[in-house]
Amino acid sequence: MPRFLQGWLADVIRFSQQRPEVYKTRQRPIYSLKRNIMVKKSEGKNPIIAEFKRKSPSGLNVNSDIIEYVKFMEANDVAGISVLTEEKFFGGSYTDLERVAENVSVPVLMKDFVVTEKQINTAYSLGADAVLLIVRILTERELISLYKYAKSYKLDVIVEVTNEEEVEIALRNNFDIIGVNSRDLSSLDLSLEKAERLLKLIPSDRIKIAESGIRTRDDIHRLKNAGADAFLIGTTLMQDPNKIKELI
Ligand SMILES: O=C(O)c1ccccc1NCC(=O)[C@H](O)[C@H](O)COP(=O)(O)O
Repeated sequence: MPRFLQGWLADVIRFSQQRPEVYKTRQRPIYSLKRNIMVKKSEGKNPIIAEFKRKSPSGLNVNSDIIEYVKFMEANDVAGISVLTEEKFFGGSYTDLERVAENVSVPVLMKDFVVTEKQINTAYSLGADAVLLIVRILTERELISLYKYAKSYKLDVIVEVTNEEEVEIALRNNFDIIGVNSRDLSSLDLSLEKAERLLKLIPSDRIKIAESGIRTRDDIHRLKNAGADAFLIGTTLMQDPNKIKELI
């Protein structure tokens, strides 16, 4: 873990490091998120990854039925489903991941603060098709090692960046899927302008996913013009699932 992390981020990493591994025999084929994004794009749709999260440090607090939500999103042709499995700050669980993977046939992202191989073992065995690695919370050596580890399971890996320096790390390591987060993980400030700036730095041979703060078709349009291939949307869809129909 990088030494400069403080406050809630340091706490979330400590909890993540201590998380027990869950092992089960995987019951599901691997669905490629990367391929599905390209398919939806070629069909002229906005490739959306719909996220299920009950609560968040930025103030979300909703109580929806997880299976109803993910089945509704699948029926509305999303490119994938993201399940927030972090417990303390987001109210998620590995059980949520397992239940979602059992109930949909689209790619499923385990969205968490992944800092150990045990978390990747759990993601794979419970049926996730992709994991997220956050550059901000890992040293470069840890990032490369966890990336290779996840790839050894044939999982897709979204490498998340929030500033220019992190984009540089993602590019020099040739990571193929890069998530650009509009939210600053410490201050929680959202800036689509920053996301547009960072997206433009990433060559078009990478899959670029715009994450956080997306509310309208105009937001998608802006981010798409800056080079985004796909859009990860949580809060807006949790507050009003029907919005998927106008965003897709
Ligand atoms: O959601 C938060 O408040 C949050 C705060 C700090 C670090 C991460 C956070 N969320 C994780 C995510 O990356 C988002 O859940 C995801 O991009 C969707 O964002 P949104 O559509 O804004 O809910």
